Amino acid sequence: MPSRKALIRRPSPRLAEGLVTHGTRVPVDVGLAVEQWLEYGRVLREYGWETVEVDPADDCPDSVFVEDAVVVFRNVALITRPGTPTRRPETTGVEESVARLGASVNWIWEPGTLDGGDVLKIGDTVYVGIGGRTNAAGAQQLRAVFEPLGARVVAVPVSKVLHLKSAVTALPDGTVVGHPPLVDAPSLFPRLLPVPEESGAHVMLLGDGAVLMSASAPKTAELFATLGHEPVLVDIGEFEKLEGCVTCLSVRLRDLYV
Ligand SMILES: NC(=O)NCCC[C@H](N)C(=O)O
Repeated sequence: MPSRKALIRRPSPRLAEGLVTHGTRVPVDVGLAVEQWLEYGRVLREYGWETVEVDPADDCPDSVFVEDAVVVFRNVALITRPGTPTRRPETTGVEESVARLGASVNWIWEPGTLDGGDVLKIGDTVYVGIGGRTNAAGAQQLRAVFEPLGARVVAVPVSKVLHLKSAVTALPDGTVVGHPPLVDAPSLFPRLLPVPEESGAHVMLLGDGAVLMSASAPKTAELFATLGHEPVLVDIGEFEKLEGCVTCLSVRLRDLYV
C-alpha cells in the first residue's frame, strides 16, 4: 500500500550561517525563511502529503535541507554521510524519524560520502552525482544497498553546481529537465529537456501531474504547463540564497510497509 509521507525539518535559528559553495553569500532573513518553510509544508499537505517533522537540529545551520541526510528507495532508508563534515550531525534525528516510520535503515560508511541532493530517482533508475559532496565510495555503497532491491544505479559527474539535483531533476513522465550551462554530461540522460532558468531545473513531483517548483522560474513553469503538467509555485528565495531548492526541503516516503 503506497504511503504519502514527507519528512520536513524546521529551519535552525542559525540558518543564515548555512554553507555557500558556488554562489556569493547574501544575508538571509531567518524569519522570512520560516514563513516560506511553513508555506512549503502547507502546499505539500494540500497535495495529499502527510508532513512528518524531524526533531529540529538547531545547532546545524543547514539542517532544514533534510533531503541530504537520507535517500529512500522502496522501504529502505539509506542514512547518508554528508560530504561536508559539519553537516554530519544532522543525520541522527533523521535516522530516528525514518526508523520510527518503519523504514528499513542502512548507512553510508567512511570513506564513503554521499549527500541526498546527489541522488535522482526516475522509476527504478537511480542517478548518483559524483564530484562535489558525493565520492565514488559513497556511490558504490549506494549501489550495494539499492541494486539488490531492483535499482539500476548510474553514476554521473557533477562539477558545475552543488548537487546533481541542482542541475537536473525529472518531470512525471520521466523527462529529465536541466539548465544546459550547468549540466556536466547531458548525453548520459536519455531525454533531456533544456529549461531557460537555473531554478527551473528543480522540480519535485507532488502526484497526479502536479510539479512543485520555485516561483523564481516563471518561464520554465509556463513551458511545463504547455506540456500538460501542473506547475505549483512556492517562494523559497531565502533557501535559494544558500543553494537550496524545492527538492532539498523534504524527503518523500512512498513505499513504507506500514
Ligand atoms: N539537496 C540540496 O539541494 N541541498 C542544499 C544544501 C544547501 C546547503 N547550504 C549546503 O551547502 O549543504
